[in-house]
This record gives sequence, C-alpha cells and structure tokens, in this order.
Amino acid sequence: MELQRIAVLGAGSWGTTFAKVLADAGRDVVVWARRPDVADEINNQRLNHAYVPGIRLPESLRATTDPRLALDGAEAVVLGVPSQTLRANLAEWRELLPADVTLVSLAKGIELGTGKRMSEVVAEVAQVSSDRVAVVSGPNLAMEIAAQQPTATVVACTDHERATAVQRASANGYFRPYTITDVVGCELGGACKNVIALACGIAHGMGFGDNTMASLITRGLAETARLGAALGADPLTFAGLAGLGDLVATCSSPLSRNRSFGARLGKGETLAQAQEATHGQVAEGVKSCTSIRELGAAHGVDMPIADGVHRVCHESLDPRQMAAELLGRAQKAERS
Ligand SMILES: NC(=O)C1=CN([C@@H]2O[C@H](COP(=O)(O)OP(=O)(O)OC[C@H]3O[C@@H](n4cnc5c(N)ncnc54)[C@H](O)[C@@H]3O)[C@@H](O)[C@H]2O)C=CC1
Ligand SMILES: O=C(CO)COP(=O)(O)O
Repeated sequence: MELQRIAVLGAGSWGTTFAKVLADAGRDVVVWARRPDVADEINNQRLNHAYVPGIRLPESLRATTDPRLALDGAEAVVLGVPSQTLRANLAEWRELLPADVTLVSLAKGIELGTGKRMSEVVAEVAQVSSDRVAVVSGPNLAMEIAAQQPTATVVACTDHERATAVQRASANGYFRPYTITDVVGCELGGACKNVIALACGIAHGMGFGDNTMASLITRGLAETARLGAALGADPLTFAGLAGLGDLVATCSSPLSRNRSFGARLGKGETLAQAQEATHGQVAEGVKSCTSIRELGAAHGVDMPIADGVHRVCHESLDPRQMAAELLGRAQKAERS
C-alpha cells in the first residue's frame, strides 16, 4: 500500500505542519482550509502566518477551500480539525471520501457527550471499519516541527500494513514515525496529556516549580494508565512516545496552548479571559477534561487531576483549593 496523493483537512497549526511534513517526505499534498485568506496565503506566498508564523511552506503544497478538490483522488485523508467539531466536519465530507481511502486522525481529544475516542468517531461517521483509521500522536509541538527540529512520533493502527504506509508517507529528515497497533492507548495518551498540561500550567501560573510539575506529570501518567487499563490499552504505550513522550513535551513547553491556557487560570484569569487570549486556537484539554472525567467515572477509575482541572475550568474552583484538595487526599501506596 503506497500513499502518494494525500488530503489534509484543516489548515491550523498542526494540519499545516503535518501537510509540510508529508510534502517534505515527497508526497502530493492538498490542504483544505476553512478560511479563503489562509488558502490564498498558502498558495500565493507559501505562508500561513496565523497558524505557523515565519515558516516557509513547500512549493509543492497546494491549498483549497473546496473539500471536493482536496479529496479528489486522495489515497489518504488526514483530519486536522478540533476534536469537538470532527464529527460534524466529517459528516459533511463523508460523501466525498474516495473508496478504500486511509483515514488519519491528528486530533487529541475525547468527544463530549459520547466519551468516544476520535478514531471511533471517524469510523462511525465515515462508516468504515476501525482498521481503516490510523492515529498520529506523540511529542509533536507544531511550531518546532514546522521549523524542522527533529522529533519522533507514533502511527497507531490495528492494521499494521496501513500504519507502515502512513509511516513511509510521513518519514523525512526531521520527522521519525514509529508504528504501534494499540490505538486505544495512543489516543488516551494524547487526550489525557492535554488535561495534565492544563494542570501543570495552572501550577506554573501559581508560581510552583519543577517538583510540582514532575509530580503532576508522574501522577497524571498514573491516572492516564489507570484509565487505559480499564479501556483495554497496552500499559507499555504509556511509557512510549504517545504517553510519557507527549506528556513531558506538552507539560514543559511554553509553546503548548494547553499549558499556556492553564497558566492564565493559575494566575487568576477567568475561563473567558483565557479563551480570549488563545486567539481562536484550540486548547483541547478545556473540553476533554470533562469528557475524560466522565469516562473515568463510567469505568470506576479515580482521576483526581482531571477532576480538579474540570472544576477549575467549568465550576469556578479556585486553583488554590484544587491544590489543597489534591494534597489532602487519603494517603496511599504509590501503585495502588
Ligand atoms: N498544534 C499542535 O502542536 C498539535 C495539535 N494536535 C492536535 O491537532 C488537532 C488540531 O489542532 P491544531 O491544528 O493545533 O488547532 P488550531 O486551533 O491551530 O487549528 C484548528 C483548525 O481547525 C479549523 N476549525 C476550527 N473550528 C472548525 C470548525 N468548526 N469546522 C471546521 N474547521 C474548524 C480552524 O480553522 C483551523 O484550521 C487538535 O486535536 C490538537 O490537539 C496534535 C499534535 C500537535
Ligand atoms: O499535542 C501537542 C504536542 O504534542 C500540542 O499541544 P497543545 O495543543 O497544548 O499546544
């Protein structure tokens, strides 16, 4: 299976950057942009200043606002829209999907209301079997990759041959994809780390340092792995790029929208103020903290950090109270 002609739907920071990764790997890529000004800028100036400022895009990369043109003849379709709009977006595109196309999800979130992972939403809406859907996740801060700084990632698909096709299509001199078959673990790692990054941001905004961050990262990984165990993930995935790797990158980097959003909350801004400051860019954890907390509750999994982040974001819990509650929980063994 060779994937040469690829459509990337979504020209935000990761959609645009992943389109560049594919083009730099020699693929024939058309990106769909919602905004005409973004498509024009990509086609005429090789730039997308709103989402990847200062990055020169490959000459071969083409953009359109017409999904029909983007999807025409595509052998793979990469979905680079936010988790909570993916269902509605894909429903509009479903009739245009070429037969036997490989679907690739970039989104790191859990759907509100259903608790579904993004590959589940994709398979359901596109009416395809789950082995047609691959997921890309890992320590992949878009701006660093757009600047061609080296990184590794994971392509997860239950169909190993399809995962290796996506791997071949995206591997280049600065982007090194590995394959796994554990889609559940890969997606949970990606969605949960955004919530833990919000918690780290909140702690940073409150003035706490590296011990607090490391404690949140480690205990965040513990609650992610507990959820993974309940949902059938491979525990080793959480020690890999889509687990610990992405968690460390996102929780530590000022480039992370989730961490930056949390820092604003930790400094005392309201949700609305923090949202205003994101300039329309998505901080997935703000919504996924609620769906992940509900998923945990539905499976009897204790997720105190996700619960605290949800309450700070959506129930006006004071971050100081969140910290006091996390530290005041019943004492227990580390691996209980
Ligand atoms: N930016 C990053 O460093 C990375 C992001 N991701 C994930 O990729 C997904 C996309 O994120 P980004 O590209 O970073 O987001 P972004 O906020 O930079 O861009 C989102 C894109 O989706 C479009 N969009 C927004 N609402 C829409 C709607 N209702 N219908 C259609 N299109 C809509 C926007 O116009 C924009 O093109 C998220 O799930 C994110 O967690 C994953 C890895 C890295
Ligand atoms: O997923 C990411 C890095 O792997 C990007 O994180 P943010 O969405 O918090 O910027």
